[in-house]
Amino acid sequence: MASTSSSALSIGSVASYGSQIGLGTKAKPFHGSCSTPKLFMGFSGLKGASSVNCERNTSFLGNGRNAKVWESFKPKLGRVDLSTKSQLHPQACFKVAVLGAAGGIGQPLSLLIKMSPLVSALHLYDIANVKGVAADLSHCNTPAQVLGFTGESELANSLKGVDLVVIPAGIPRKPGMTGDDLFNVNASIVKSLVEAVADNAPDAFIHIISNPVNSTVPIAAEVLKQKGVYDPKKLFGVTTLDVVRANTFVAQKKNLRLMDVDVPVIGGHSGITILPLLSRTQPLVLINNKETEELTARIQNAGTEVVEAKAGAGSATLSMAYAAARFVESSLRALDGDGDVYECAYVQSDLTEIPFFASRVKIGRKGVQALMASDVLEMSDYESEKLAALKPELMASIEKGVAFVHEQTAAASV
Ligand SMILES: NC(=O)C1=CN([C@@H]2O[C@H](COP(=O)(O)OP(=O)(O)OC[C@H]3O[C@@H](n4cnc5c(N)ncnc54)[C@H](O)[C@@H]3O)[C@@H](O)[C@H]2O)C=CC1
Ligand SMILES: O=C([O-])CC(=O)C(=O)O
Repeated sequence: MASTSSSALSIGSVASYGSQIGLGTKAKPFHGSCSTPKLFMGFSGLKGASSVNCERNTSFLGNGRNAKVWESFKPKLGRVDLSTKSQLHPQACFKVAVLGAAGGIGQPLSLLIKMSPLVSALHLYDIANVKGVAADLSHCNTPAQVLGFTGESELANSLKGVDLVVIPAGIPRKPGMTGDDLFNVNASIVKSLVEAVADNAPDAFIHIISNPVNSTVPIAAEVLKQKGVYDPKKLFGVTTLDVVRANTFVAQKKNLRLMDVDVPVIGGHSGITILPLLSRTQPLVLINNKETEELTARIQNAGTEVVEAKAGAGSATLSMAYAAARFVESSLRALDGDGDVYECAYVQSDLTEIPFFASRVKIGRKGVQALMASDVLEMSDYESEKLAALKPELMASIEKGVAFVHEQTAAASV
């Protein structure tokens, strides 16, 4: 889905984020706005070093986004001239850390974040090979100052003062593996990295990319709870790639302009837990039953499509970096005070009985502001059936993640 203005989406009912929000939160006073103009959306970092030309083609969403979305910004713009050379000067002021920055996702993701005019400092952490990546990236003439941190002894420093932490650390799939096959290795990696985030950047937004996301996000939540700093509003499983894929595949199938298409994707991030809400595609388009089944299957298997095409060389990295960078940019805009930021993400949720669930969320300065209840209330019969079918698997993945942390804690105390 588009990270976009509420006025341009038929969001439907918006659930408030539930009474559990804020437990244990150490509120950090917001340090002021980057003065980013509200219309400034996303990926214009190439222009960021000097000035940002407020053209339509500056977004992650492509050349211009939905015309209706763009129109919806106009009232906010006042006298700003959209059509010509409005030179705006967003001031880079956010610090971002990427943990696993030397990897297949980490490197292109770091490049895309380096291109953001909202980022003043980019901290790259990995257990190996990161100094070269940092040296290389640091030569790009965009505002973010790049620093590399290698190995556990430098992890704490990589996290000091950061506003947002992205975690793509961990092993990827090879053909024949399921996401769950990654659990044994990646669960420990995510646990140890989130412990460090809890100790050194307890107020930061945390974006978890490492698979299996359905389990690694609950693992992160348990770790943060144990550390007494869990704020469910600030912990996100990154499911943006499912939305990016759904938008691409639907646009191709229905011969629509890519920039116009917006498909919410809910549930979780693996196999049948990925549920694209094709009936809620924007713009309104008739997708028949056969097309719905084919598109749903392709979106659910898209990760495997890439794993098989790469034939042992890993899983999606470039599209993932693109998707994660979009989610980072949306989050930074929200941190900067943009009141119209919506993305799909896998978060603590009360929309269903499943405690972690991906849906559209409104993101604000303090994290998740609201969950889009319409995503589970206004579904087609096909989608309702698929939702019922995914719940047991998603619940089992969550319970596995929670149990892992508890077992580790018990083992450590023996
Ligand atoms: N959420 C999503 O939509 C997607 C998630 N993924 C997942 O992202 C993860 C990373 O994938 P790739 O970048 O392709 O793998 P990769 O193997 O290319 O890179 C992983 C990086 O993590 C680093 N690393 C390992 N342990 C670490 C630790 N303890 N601390 C810091 N860094 C550590 C490695 O040194 C390596 O540089 C995988 O788990 C993969 O399944 C992949 C695609 C989509
Ligand atoms: O499927 C995988 O292993 C990687 C992934 O999460 C994706 O591509 O969506």
